[in-house]
Amino acid sequence: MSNFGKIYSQIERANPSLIAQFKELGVSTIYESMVEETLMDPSITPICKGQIIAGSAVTAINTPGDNLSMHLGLSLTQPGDILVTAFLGTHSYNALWGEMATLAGIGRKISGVIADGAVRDVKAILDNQFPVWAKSISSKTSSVEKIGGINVPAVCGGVLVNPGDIIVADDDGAVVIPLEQAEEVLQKAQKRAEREKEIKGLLLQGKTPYEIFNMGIALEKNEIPIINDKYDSRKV
Ligand SMILES: O=C([O-])CC(=O)C(=O)O
Ligand SMILES: [Mg+2]
Repeated sequence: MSNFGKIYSQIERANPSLIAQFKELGVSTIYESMVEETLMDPSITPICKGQIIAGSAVTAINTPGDNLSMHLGLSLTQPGDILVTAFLGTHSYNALWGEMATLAGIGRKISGVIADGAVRDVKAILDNQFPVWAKSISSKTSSVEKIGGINVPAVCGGVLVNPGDIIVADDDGAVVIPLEQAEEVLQKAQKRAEREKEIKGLLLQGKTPYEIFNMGIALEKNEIPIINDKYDSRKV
């Protein structure tokens, strides 16, 4: 059964404490703890650097050249949500987000926006330090006539986003945590963050990851010698 043109007003949201705990961890730590590969492709980058957001995905699939789905999706968000907005099929350069949408996003207290497409009014986004991740910047306008789908499964940054999935985004990119895997991923990611906290002191004392993680084993295994001498082109 096709989801094309379907509009669902409700999503299942993760427990706010679960979302808050994900926000304490960086995207790379979460990504390393994933059950499946659900990291968005690196073309999705933040407009404002230095921010981290986490929230439940409200999905809006737009038809090429049109952003009515984004506008309706934004109207269906609740505080803390992340609007995930993408195009059906090929990405077009018609802006999926801009100043008006930013001001409405602030008014609705959403956590941010991930756009698999272009955004515009960048100065207003920067002035407001509103968390927007996007594929490109383009001033090209969009029509507001058609619906691709709201709160149905969407592809954003090359990965599947189901409505209600947890999204975490920072300067490293954006990752999707399927709701049913959230507890397991969180536990693994927190363990990893704890381990990294322990070794940070050692790194600052001058130990390297090569030493701490015993990476020399790879040299031994591959019988690669370290030559205890200087490189000398006359001897080569
Ligand atoms: O027209 C749009 O949908 C995008 C935009 O420029 C705005 O939100 O200000
Ligand atoms: Mg505008």
